[in-house]
Amino acid sequence: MPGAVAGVLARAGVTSGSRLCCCLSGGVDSVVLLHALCEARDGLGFTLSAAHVHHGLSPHADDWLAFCRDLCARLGLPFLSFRVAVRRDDPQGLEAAARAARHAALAQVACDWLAFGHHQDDQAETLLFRLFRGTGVRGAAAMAEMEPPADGRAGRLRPLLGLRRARIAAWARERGLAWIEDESNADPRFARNDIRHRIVPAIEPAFPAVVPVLARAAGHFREAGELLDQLAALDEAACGGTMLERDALLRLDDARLANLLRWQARRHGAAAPSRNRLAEALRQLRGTAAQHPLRLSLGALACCAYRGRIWLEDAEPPVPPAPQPWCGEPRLPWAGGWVAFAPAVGAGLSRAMLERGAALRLVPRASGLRLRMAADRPRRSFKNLCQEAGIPAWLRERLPVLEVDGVPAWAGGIGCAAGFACAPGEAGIEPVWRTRA
Ligand SMILES: Nc1ncnc2c1ncn2[C@@H]1O[C@H](COP(=O)(O)OP(=O)(O)OP(=O)(O)O)[C@@H](O)[C@H]1O
Repeated sequence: MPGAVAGVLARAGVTSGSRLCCCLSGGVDSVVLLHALCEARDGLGFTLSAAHVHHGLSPHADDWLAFCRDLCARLGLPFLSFRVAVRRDDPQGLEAAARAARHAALAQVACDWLAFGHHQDDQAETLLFRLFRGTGVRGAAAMAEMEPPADGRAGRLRPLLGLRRARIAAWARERGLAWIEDESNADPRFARNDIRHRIVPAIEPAFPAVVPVLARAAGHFREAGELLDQLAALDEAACGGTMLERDALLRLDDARLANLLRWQARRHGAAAPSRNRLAEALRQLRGTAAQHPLRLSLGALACCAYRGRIWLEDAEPPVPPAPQPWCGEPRLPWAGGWVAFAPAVGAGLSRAMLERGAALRLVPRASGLRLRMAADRPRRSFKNLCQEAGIPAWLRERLPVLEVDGVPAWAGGIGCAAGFACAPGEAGIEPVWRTRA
């Protein structure tokens, strides 16, 4: 057991400087994990602590916390505990709500790796559970043995994932270890328990290796998912990056296009959009004329199409940003996107006019904004200019305006005001507005 655990730690690159925290429920799996980690620590020299989450759901929750604290005191390990509040009527279900609260609490531990006691039977049960609920390839990958640290978040290790539940329990008995039994593990109202106690045992007589076979299948799904991610990254690059070029994107077939949008959604930190919503979005993207702007709901995200680009953004449109001075930076962030200022000749804003200004700043458009686009033409209203330029209502609130000493000189998607426009051959600055970073 400690050998298998040490192997996983070595593969993850755990060294003497690493800080590990064992997520300790007090059940047999995490108690075994804790002991195996103690032994591995003697060899590898990493720092080890343990953390327990008190959900307040079981009448025994205080005893479990006390058990975990005592165990760590006996092993001489630093111990952390968290009390979380879980609503019994949570719409996502009690089990899922407890899990979400637990993971949020454990995420607060200052460490490099959180170690969990999941084993091979958990893996098989997770895969079946997800398949029964119609999961896709990514969900069918179930749990990874290692999820590296990312974005300041601790990594996750599951050092027992290759081992059967019975072997772990046997090891605990041989060592004379004590652990607690969570009565909810026997409650058939939880779908996972039903899979564990009724469904897997019913399959085993016909397929004795069902558990390791399912765990292996999860590994195949994981590989397939990784390949799909690689394909999405290649497709994104071929379509010009995050803001996808419409023509190139729509040349992809539906499955590949949906794969790319799902991948972008995950990278955006959102849940993958549902199959139906994606299918509807693709239908509209393909069925709408290229110049027609679109903003389609994909749940937490919106899929936007405008001027030859297609991109995902938060469904809640960005609030108009506060004015910000422009002091010659090549690019300023703006409402989830940016405004870049590129040197030009005979195009964009006159550099000389800009240099004459004392205060240059990017501002959201003010109500009543009017611009004179040509010297011999009257000033025109913002609404009028937006209509003419085909700027949809959902983009207008975040449209950037460059002001020179309080006078609008340029408006994103519309162009330069006549008094600031560059003459032929003159040095200029061409602002470019991108709606997404
Ligand atoms: N109350 C808890 N406090 C700390 N760690 C816990 C607690 N409950 C579970 N864990 C950790 O999570 C592992 C898996 O526990 P369990 O199988 O009960 O959870 P799960 O809901 O199936 O998994 P997951 O939380 O990863 O979705 C345990 O071995 C342990 O490492």
